[in-house]
Amino acid sequence: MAVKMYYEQDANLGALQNKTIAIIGYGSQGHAQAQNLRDSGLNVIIGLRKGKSWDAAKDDGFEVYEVDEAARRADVVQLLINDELQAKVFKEQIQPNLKKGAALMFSHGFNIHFGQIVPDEHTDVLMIAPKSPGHLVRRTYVEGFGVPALIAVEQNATGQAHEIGLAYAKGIGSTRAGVIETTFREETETDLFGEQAVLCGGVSALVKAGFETLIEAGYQPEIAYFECLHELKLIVDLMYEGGLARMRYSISDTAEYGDYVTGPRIVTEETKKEMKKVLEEIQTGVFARNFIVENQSNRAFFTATRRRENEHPIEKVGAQLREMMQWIQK
Ligand SMILES: NC(=O)C1=CN([C@@H]2O[C@H](COP(=O)(O)OP(=O)(O)OC[C@H]3O[C@@H](n4cnc5c(N)ncnc54)[C@H](OP(=O)(O)O)[C@@H]3O)[C@@H](O)[C@H]2O)C=CC1
Ligand SMILES: CC[C@](O)(C(C)=O)C(=O)O
Ligand SMILES: [Mg+2]
Ligand SMILES: [Mg+2]
Repeated sequence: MAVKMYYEQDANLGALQNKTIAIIGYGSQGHAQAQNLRDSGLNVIIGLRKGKSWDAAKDDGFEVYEVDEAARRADVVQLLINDELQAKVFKEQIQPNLKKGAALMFSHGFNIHFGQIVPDEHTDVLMIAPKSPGHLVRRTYVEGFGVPALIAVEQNATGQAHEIGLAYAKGIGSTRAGVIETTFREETETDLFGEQAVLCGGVSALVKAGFETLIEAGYQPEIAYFECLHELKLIVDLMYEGGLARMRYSISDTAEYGDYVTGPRIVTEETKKEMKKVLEEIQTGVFARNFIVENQSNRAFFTATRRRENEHPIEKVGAQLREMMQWIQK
């Protein structure tokens, strides 16, 4: 099936022009989407609890309300709080206050796909999922571009859900880059797989294993940091600009030969077999169940692992080296 893509000319901001959009949460995605929508001329309010994000949203000039009040005032509610907190906040503060025919939006399908949130029949349920960390959603918009996004409609109660989604995507800058049609299921399963197996879990494990191999062999940690972590960005930038071929064109023939002979010895058939298991655990809901239970039991594993990972020698040497890299935005 051919992929369905949408660009600037396919989206009409008018679908949101006389509506109030409540962004719930003002973290990585929340601050970026809210500021982009406002700069696109739309009417945005923020729903939060009192605290760090509340103060930040106020400082940025937004009207900020408790979540229930924001939901009451809104025609469109975009839920951008942590996935593991969304179901409780939705049930207690949003669902009882949502207008009939309002649109409930997400940037990740976890809670709808795994049945943690079940909206009323008269609510539009849709997703605009930027394929980028929040801070780049904002930075690229300000630079006059945008990041690609996915659109999915789970429930089209008003008949307007798709139009609202495209207008929202235009408001955050994503129709400048392209918006791909998908489903909640496809976005949820591929997003979880990508971040676990490749982008976050896979890359972190690869970087650490390379770093540890070099320092255990007696090389200086500073050199190991540059070779296994720092240069990764430079290599990934080339892949981003022109795929694997552009990266291989730019590196030396020595590196390219090493890539071909050594890469498959590191990521082996065994690794791919494990990737398939990881995907199956995502598809069957095993990962989702474990994550939900972990959160219900106060995150013992999560907290201990985060602390241990932060103490890894690569983080210590990296912090010292980055102090000298004035070009890195803090
Ligand atoms: N991070 C990213 O770049 C991406 C995230 N997504 C999705 O976007 C959504 C948001 O993730 P992300 O931006 O990372 O979230 P963050 O962790 O960066 O921010 C969460 C925000 O929610 C607020 N919050 C938490 N609990 C409550 C509550 N009970 N009531 C009101 N506000 C609350 C926090 O405020 P406080 O300061 O008070 O804690 C904070 O502003 C998730 O669905 C995620 O999967 C999708 C694509 C990429
Ligand atoms: C890659 C991690 C991500 O899926 C993202 C930035 O897209 C996330 O959940 O933060
Ligand atoms: Mg993602
Ligand atoms: Mg994700």
